[in-house]
Amino acid sequence: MSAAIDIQSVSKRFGALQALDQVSLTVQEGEFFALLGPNGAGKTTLISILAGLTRADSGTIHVMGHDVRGDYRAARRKLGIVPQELVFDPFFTVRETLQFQSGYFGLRQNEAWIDELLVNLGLDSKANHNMRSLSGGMKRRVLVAQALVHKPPVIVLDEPTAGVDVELRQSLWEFIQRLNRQGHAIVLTTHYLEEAEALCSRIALLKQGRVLALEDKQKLLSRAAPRQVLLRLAQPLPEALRQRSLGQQPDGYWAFELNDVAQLEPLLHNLREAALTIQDLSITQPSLEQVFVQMMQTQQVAA
Ligand SMILES: Nc1ncnc2c1ncn2[C@@H]1O[C@H](COP(=O)(O)OP(=O)(O)OP(=O)(O)O)[C@@H](O)[C@H]1O
Repeated sequence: MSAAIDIQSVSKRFGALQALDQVSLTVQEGEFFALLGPNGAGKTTLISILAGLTRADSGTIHVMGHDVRGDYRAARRKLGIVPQELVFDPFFTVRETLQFQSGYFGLRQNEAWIDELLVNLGLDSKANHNMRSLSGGMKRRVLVAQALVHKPPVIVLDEPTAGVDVELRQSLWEFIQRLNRQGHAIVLTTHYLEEAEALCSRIALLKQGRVLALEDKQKLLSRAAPRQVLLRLAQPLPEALRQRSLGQQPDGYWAFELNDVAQLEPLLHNLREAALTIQDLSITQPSLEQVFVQMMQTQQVAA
């Protein structure tokens, strides 16, 4: 079985700037993958090379086994890309835009799927409106529909929810998740890390054109920061337990590190021995945002 996307040792330089430096990563068929990194990390450059819009200086990219340079047309047919920038022809209606895009892929009888896209993306009432009359959020919906007209097995979304309202985000993610369940591989770049955390199963972190981490989401979350137990107590915490604590939060809760769930029982035992009453308890997971910030600061490069 060929990978959905296979990126091997891709480098790209713009003048003195090394935008991508030996980037390698593989996205499997049906996977929901996040490509994350701060501004200027190289995400859009990598997507442009994937789409055949920019040439890599070295390295190779295959989409469903097709080389994006040597076998461009076949690779492009397998790929649906939602670009970051809103580029469209202002004189076409929404439906015409989608019909035109279908024609580009040689699809003539595509009305049923176009209708389905219009309904699922909340565009049906705008089908006959000119593109120039749409709001920014509506234009972004059309970009998503445009990327999907040829039912590509691999879908790449470059910051699809930048500047769009909560309603579109939710309906967009429901639709994309449905496509993912049907077997489409999804690659998402976003600065909304909670979205990546909720949706993706594997994550690549890019910084200055290099892959800092490429890992299963859960592994990445647990590797970078341990969980914490937060306790609100009816009595003051005795000195011996204070020393084991990570400290008291502004809301009065005491925080304890929890590297392993087996550490919980001894902690509760010590609290009982000290005759302390627990008023409230919660266990916090490190968020992807905390992990992201931590990794960006430490600059580790994945092996
Ligand atoms: N055509 C170009 N000419 C010169 N420099 C470029 C060009 N395209 C991108 N760059 C530079 O390459 C680097 C990577 O840019 P890229 O847009 O790929 O980053 P990004 O990770 O997508 O950032 P963002 O999150 O801001 O979208 C940046 O420093 C950018 O200024």
